[in-house]
Amino acid sequence: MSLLRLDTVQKSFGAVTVADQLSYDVAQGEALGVIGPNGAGKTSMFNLITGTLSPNSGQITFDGQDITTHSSARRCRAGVARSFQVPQPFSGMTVFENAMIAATQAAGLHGAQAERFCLEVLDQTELLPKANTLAGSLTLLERKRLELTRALCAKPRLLLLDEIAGGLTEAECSSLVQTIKDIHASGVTIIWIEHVVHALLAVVDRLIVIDFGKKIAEGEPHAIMASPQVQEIYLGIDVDG
Ligand SMILES: Nc1ncnc2c1ncn2[C@@H]1O[C@H](COP(=O)(O)OP(=O)(O)OP(=O)(O)O)[C@@H](O)[C@H]1O
Repeated sequence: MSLLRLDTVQKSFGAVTVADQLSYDVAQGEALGVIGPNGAGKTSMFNLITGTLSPNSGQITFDGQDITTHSSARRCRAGVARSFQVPQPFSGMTVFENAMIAATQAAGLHGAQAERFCLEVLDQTELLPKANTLAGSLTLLERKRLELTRALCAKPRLLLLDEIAGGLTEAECSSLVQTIKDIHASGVTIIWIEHVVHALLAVVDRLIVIDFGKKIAEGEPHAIMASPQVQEIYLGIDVDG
């Protein structure tokens, strides 16, 4: 069953088209990877799904409901959560306080129930030992883990990850990939935009490629990466050269 459907979604900023008749489905429980060159419109696609951007035309359906005109808050309450490419924690608050804001404001939990839930999520994201640390003093990996924590504290059914593996060492990247695999195994549907392709391929079931807002390829991840079209457009390799 399809959890999310984009149907001929179109969005332009003046002459720049960030979504060009974009259509695809994400099945319940699937992990979908998204790749494409810088500026292809990948983050804009997340903004369209979360509702911080409105499409010029087309339709977005979540769990069978047309959410195209729903507010971001309403989509969040329905179960759509995201991490940001540049982590955006409340730096002057602790890790636990950051988690509590998501659990209370996005998931609608209160008091002891919210606290218990945050501790469970922090355990899952391996940030429990840092619960009382100020978010502003975390390492890059910990800040990425806090992005995951805040998104998970919203109790998402659909988790959107925006380049969460960028800038990490190999060892850090592997440990984050394991956490994302565990989140996926717990039943959360994932769409993951990522330039660190080997991290992506360790998790996703299917890959789509976006260029100039258009879906140019879709399918089994290794087959997509090996296709001449993707090598040429995404990796800049001249297949005739
Ligand atoms: N609010 C906006 N107003 C005008 N132009 C915008 C706006 N948001 C994005 N753009 C432009 O749309 C294009 C696509 O941007 P977007 O961030 O979606 O790409 P991306 O594929 O996520 O890129 P990257 O891989 O570098 O993160 C870029 O040229 C960007 O400058």
